[in-house]
Amino acid sequence: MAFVMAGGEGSRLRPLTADRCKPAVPFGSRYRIVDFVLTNLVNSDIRSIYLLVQYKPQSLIEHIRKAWTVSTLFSEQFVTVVPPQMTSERALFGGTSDAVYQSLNLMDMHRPDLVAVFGADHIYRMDVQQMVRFHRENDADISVAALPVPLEQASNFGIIETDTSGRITGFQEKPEQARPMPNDPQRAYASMGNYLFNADVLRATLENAHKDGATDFGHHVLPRLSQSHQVFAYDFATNEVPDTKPYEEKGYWRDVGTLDTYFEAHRDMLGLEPRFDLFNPQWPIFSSYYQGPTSWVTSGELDNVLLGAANIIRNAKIRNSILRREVMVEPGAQIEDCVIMDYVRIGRGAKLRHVIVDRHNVIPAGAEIGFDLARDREKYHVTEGGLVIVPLGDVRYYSREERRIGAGYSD
Ligand SMILES: Nc1ncnc2c1ncn2[C@@H]1O[C@H](COP(=O)(O)OP(=O)(O)O[C@H]2O[C@H](CO)[C@@H](O)[C@H](O)[C@H]2O)[C@@H](O)[C@H]1O
Repeated sequence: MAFVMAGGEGSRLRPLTADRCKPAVPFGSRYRIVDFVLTNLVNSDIRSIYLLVQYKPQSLIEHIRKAWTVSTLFSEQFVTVVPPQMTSERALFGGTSDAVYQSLNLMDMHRPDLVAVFGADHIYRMDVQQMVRFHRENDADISVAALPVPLEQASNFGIIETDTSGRITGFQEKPEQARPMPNDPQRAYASMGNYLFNADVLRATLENAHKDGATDFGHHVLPRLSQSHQVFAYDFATNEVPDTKPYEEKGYWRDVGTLDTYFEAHRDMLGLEPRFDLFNPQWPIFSSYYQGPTSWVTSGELDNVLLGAANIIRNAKIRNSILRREVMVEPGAQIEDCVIMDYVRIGRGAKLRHVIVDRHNVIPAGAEIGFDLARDREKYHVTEGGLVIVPLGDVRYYSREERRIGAGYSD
């Protein structure tokens, strides 16, 4: 069974996380960030999944209901959202290990020998059974999935030191000065925030942690465990997902922690030979079952564009961009290097460059966004990298009827 920790606030993704938690943030042409970890678990035959939520969970709950409701025929196959149980005297989850502590009773029903405790914030493919095999072969108590990261980014991660057998001898959460890997002075070995625990070790560890007031895996639990238990680093670079293309980045994994890295990860899906190719029938990425029609392009120029469903594009120019579903682009609009989320209408002649438009927005005719950042800053959020974010709009601005009327193609 698995606990997926999906309560993250994702404060550096604001305003995309102003109304939803990070795992619920839309990603790519039809996914939410959480779909990647859930897909990895389900494709790896780990299908009893509890999703632990905390910060602004409603959008995530709706998504799980629509996308991850599994047939009642298979009672051991489920994705269930678990709110804080308030079994401890703390009102809500204090941190990641406290979140799992509060749900330990769920293990009693399943009696697993091994429990996956995974984060929900990352874009990647992973065959978790290969990590399970590694864990068993090493007779580990705990395994931590790990990969090298550039030294200058190491302060964002839990940094691992191992001996030659892969056993973790030191763990420091987000150190200011991380030690590089012994054979690579430019990189440090980072935890991916995905753990396998022997069930009895997980229970005893979290009960002890709770007594001591420890609430977080990275800050409190793992540094101690690496001194007292057999904790192994599972090298993610060895993980093989079937049908990965030769042009894809080997071991692709992104912590889409900031708006700029989130946007970069979208670029990784574009092009003829994308770094991360979403088309892999051997490892389908699951998301909501949307029953609308396919997209409709009346005319215009499209170059390197990923289109979700039910978009209507009328005589517009779109380059290097991703449009999710039910987007309407009116004549004369120009869109370059953008992510346009669901239920957005781009008015006549509007020009957008290097912009993320969150759901339910109407961009007025003739608007220009992404060309004069000083002016954009007055209305929108602009990142250090010059990316403009148009925050979540109001669903009432743009009703279903209006969308249909706007679809008339007389012009
Ligand atoms: N109270 C709560 N209840 C439920 N879920 C919660 C939660 N608080 C956070 N989460 C979720 O837990 C996961 C870990 O999030 P954190 O913010 O605790 O750690 P961070 O991602 O910074 O580092 C972690 O992940 C990086 C890899 O990105 C590792 O290097 C590092 O050691 C590790 O601590 C995320 O999926 C998040 O959504």
